[in-house]
Amino acid sequence: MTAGPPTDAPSPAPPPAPLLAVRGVTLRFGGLTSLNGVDLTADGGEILAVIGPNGAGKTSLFNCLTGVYTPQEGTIAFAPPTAEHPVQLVAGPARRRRGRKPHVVNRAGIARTFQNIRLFAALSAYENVKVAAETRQRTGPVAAMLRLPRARANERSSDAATAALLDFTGLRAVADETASALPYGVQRRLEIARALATGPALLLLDEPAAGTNPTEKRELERLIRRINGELGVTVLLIEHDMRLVTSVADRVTVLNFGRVIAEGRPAEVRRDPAVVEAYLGTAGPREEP
Ligand SMILES: Nc1ncnc2c1ncn2[C@@H]1O[C@H](COP(=O)(O)OP(=O)(O)OP(=O)(O)O)[C@@H](O)[C@H]1O
Repeated sequence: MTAGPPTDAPSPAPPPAPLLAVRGVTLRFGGLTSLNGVDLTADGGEILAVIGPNGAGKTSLFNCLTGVYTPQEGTIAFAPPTAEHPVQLVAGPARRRRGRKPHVVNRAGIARTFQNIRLFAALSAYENVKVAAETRQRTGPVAAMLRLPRARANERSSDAATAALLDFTGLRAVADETASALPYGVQRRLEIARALATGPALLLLDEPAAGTNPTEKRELERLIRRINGELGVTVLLIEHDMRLVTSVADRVTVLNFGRVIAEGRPAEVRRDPAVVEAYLGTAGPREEP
């Protein structure tokens, strides 16, 4: 007879669920497979980068994470520290697949920025951030119209959050400027401030350095580190600029033709023969000034 574990010994606690667990995600558009069995794990507190040549499936992956697309296969689970159980963002058998809507994903704690900036062009920087901060409030429209005490308190709290985020992202001086009038790199930072205003545990940045100049890139690097270090937000970024990726990312996942072809620390990934091969005929993973 084999002895079982002593009954009075506490059973070891199960390892904590990763913040984000993407398993076997496949996304097809008709005959085109944009993502093919993609696995990706993000632990709380990490900065992860997703790189790959054009058309590799990077933005498709973000769109699956944020409820824009529901992949035909695979699961996506998100376990923010505040949730008792992981939130199944995508789950269910093939014929009854369920994907959460973008606003539900955002409420669960995932915020994103876009490859092509999508600010409210006619609103000021302040208003852009405040609109996002207000999505965290739970007051209904009637309470807001009647200016009930709860609605007034929420308004004050949104104003305070907006001011704090504009300070954090170095945008206080341009708070009253119209978003469309701001320089490109400043607009990119404003998009990040707006995403942070929704209070995410996971921030997805889609090519945050695209179109920025070297000074703006350095500021962006610092900002990403502070978002991670000071706010405790896990960051997943798509980026072509390998200098920025190497400087900020703890780990890198490389996609090519919708498949994960390499995963590891930035320096290891750059030397990986599959990665070098994937970038053959292109300028390679770019390193910009
Ligand atoms: N809505 C869609 N309908 C049809 N095909 C799509 C759609 N979205 C993406 N694709 C295709 O899926 C593939 C992956 O595209 P995706 O935009 O995810 O790549 P990417 O790695 O983000 O590229 P880039 O670096 O150029 O932004 C491409 O072949 C693209 O044409």
